[in-house]
Amino acid sequence: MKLFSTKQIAGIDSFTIEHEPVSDIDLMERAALQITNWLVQHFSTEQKMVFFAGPGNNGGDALAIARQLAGLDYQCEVCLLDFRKELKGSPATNWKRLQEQGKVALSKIKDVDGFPKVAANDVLLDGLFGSGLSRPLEGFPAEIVHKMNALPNTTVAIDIPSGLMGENNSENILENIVRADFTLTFQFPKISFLFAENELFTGNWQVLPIGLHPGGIAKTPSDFFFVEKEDVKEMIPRRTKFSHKGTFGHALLVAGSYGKMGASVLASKACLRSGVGLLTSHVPRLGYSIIQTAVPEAMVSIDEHDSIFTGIPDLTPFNAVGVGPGIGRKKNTCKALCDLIKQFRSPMVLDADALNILSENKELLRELPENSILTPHPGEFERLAGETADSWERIQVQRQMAKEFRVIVVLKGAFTSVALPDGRLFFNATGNPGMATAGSGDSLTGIILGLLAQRVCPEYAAIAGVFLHGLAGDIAAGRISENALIAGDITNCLGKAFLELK
Ligand SMILES: NC(=O)C1=CN([C@@H]2O[C@H](COP(=O)(O)OP(=O)(O)OC[C@H]3O[C@@H](n4cnc5c(N)ncnc54)[C@H](OP(=O)(O)O)[C@@H]3O)[C@@H](O)[C@H]2O)[C@@H](O)CC1
Ligand SMILES: Nc1ncnc2c1ncn2[C@@H]1O[C@H](COP(=O)(O)OP(=O)(O)O)[C@@H](O)[C@H]1O
Ligand SMILES: [K+]
Repeated sequence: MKLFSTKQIAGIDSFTIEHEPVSDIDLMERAALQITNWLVQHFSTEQKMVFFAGPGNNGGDALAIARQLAGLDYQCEVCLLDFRKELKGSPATNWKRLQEQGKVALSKIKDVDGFPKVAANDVLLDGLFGSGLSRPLEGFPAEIVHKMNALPNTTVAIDIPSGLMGENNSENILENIVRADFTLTFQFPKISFLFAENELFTGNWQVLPIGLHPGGIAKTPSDFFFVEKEDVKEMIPRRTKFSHKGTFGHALLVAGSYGKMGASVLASKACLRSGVGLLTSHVPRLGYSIIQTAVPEAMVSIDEHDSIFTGIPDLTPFNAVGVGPGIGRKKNTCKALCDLIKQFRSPMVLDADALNILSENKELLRELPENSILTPHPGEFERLAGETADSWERIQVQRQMAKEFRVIVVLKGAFTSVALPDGRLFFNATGNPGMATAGSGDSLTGIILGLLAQRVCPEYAAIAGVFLHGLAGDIAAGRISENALIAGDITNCLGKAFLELK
C-alpha cells in the first residue's frame, strides 16, 4: 500500500469527489458512518459522547457522527469551537442537519471557559483538526486540548489526533497535541503514526476504508509504502519439482565468538529455515563442536583463531554472505571484515558488530558491494549515521544513506523501515514487543541471508525477510505469549509463516 502526505490525501479526496463522482457531503457522510459503526461496536448507549468540533472538515465529520449516533439513541453533546468565522461547505450543512434533528445538545464556545462539564464515563471525540492542520496549535484551541488531555476519559481521535502533523513534527509544540486512546484514521495510515514518539498521541490506531478512488491513488506518486501480505507473497521463492539444493544457493554466515556462539546458532538455524540450499557457518575454533551439535544441517568453516573471527575462507562456493552477529570488534576481526567486504563482490548482509566496525571505519561504507543489506537497530544506526532529533529526521537520513552508498538500510523497530537506494521506503507492520529480546536480530540476519542466497533480489530479500520475521514472531507470541517469547521461537514459527504466505 502506498502511504501519502496529508496534502496528497486531500488531493485524492478531491479526485474521488470529481471522478466517482460523489458529493463532498456524501463522502463526509460515508467517512462518518465508518467511525459511527466502530463507536457502536466499542461503546454502549449508556455512555455519553462529547464531541469537540473544529472549523474544517474534521469538525464536519464530528458533526455528522454526532447526528448518526444520536439517531441510534446515543446521548451526544457537541462543542463547536467558534473562531468568529462562518462555517462553510459540508461542516455548515452538517451543523444545520444537527439543528434540524434536534437530538444533540449544541454549544459554540469562544474560549476555554466554555469547556463542557464532563462526567467520568463520558467518551471524548476529537474532531478539532485533521489533515488540514497548517501550523502547531496555540492559544484557545491549545487550551481546549490541555483540558481534554487533563481528563482521564477515553478519547477517540477522528482521522488524526488534533495538533499532530501527518509527517513531520520536528517543529511542533508537543504539549498542544491531543493524547488519544484510539485514533480512527481514514483509508491510509498517516506516516507520523509509524513513529514511536507519537504513540503517546495516537494511542491504538486503526485504518477505516472510505472508498477513495483507486485511480486517484494510482496516479499519486509516493516514495513511502506500507508492506502487506499480498505484496510479500510474490517475493517468496517457489520450489519446483526438479529443484535441488544447488538451486537454493549456498550461504556463508560469519557469526559468533567466545561467549557469543548463540548468535551463530540462532542466525544459522533461521537461515536454514528460510529455505537456503546449503549453509556454511564460519566460526572460531572453540565454536566447532557447538555449531556441529546445535545445527547439524550446517557445514562449518573454522577460523584459525580460538575465540574470534580473524580470516575469511575461500569465497568461491558462496553466492551470499552474512556477517556480524556476535563477532566482536577486536583488531583482527576488523581486518578480516575489511578483507571480506573487499573480496566478496555480490550483495551481503551486515548486522550487529559488523555495523559497529563500519561505524568506526566509515570509509568501508564506500567499499560495500552494491545493494548490500545493513540491518541496524536504532543504536547501531546512530553510530553509523549520527544523531537525529526524531524519527522523521531519522528516516530522511536513512534514505540518504541508502542513496549515497547504494545499499539497503533496514532500520529495525516496531515498524521496521527498509530504505532502498532509489529513495523508496517500506514500513513493515508485522512483529510485536515480545520480539524485543536477545537474539531476535540474529534470527532476522539469518532469514535475509537465506533469501538472498536463494537469489531473491536484495530489495525483496530485505522487505520479505523483515515481514516473515515479524509474522513468525506474531505466530510465536500467539502460541506462547509475548512475555515468554525468545528468539529461537521466531525461527521455530517460520514454517507456519511461510504457510500463511502460500
Ligand atoms: N481525506 C479524506 O479522504 C476525507 C477527509 N475528511 C475529513 O477532512 C479532514 C480535513 O479537513 P480540512 O482540510 O477541512 O482540514 P481540518 O483539519 O478540518 O482543519 C482545517 C481548518 O483548521 C484551520 N487551522 C489549521 N491549522 C490551525 C491551527 N493551528 N490553529 C487554528 N486553526 C487552524 C484552517 O484554517 P487556516 O489554516 O486556513 O487558517 C481550517 O479552517 C480530514 O482530517 C478528515 O477528518 C472526510 O470528511 C472525508 C474524506
Ligand atoms: N516492539 C516491537 N515490535 C515489533 N518488532 C520488534 C519490537 N521490538 C523489537 N522488534 C524486532 O526484534 C528485532 C530486534 O533486533 P535487535 O535489536 O538487533 O536484537 P538483538 O541484537 O538482541 O538480536 C528487530 O527485528 C526488531 O524489529
Ligand atoms: K482530529
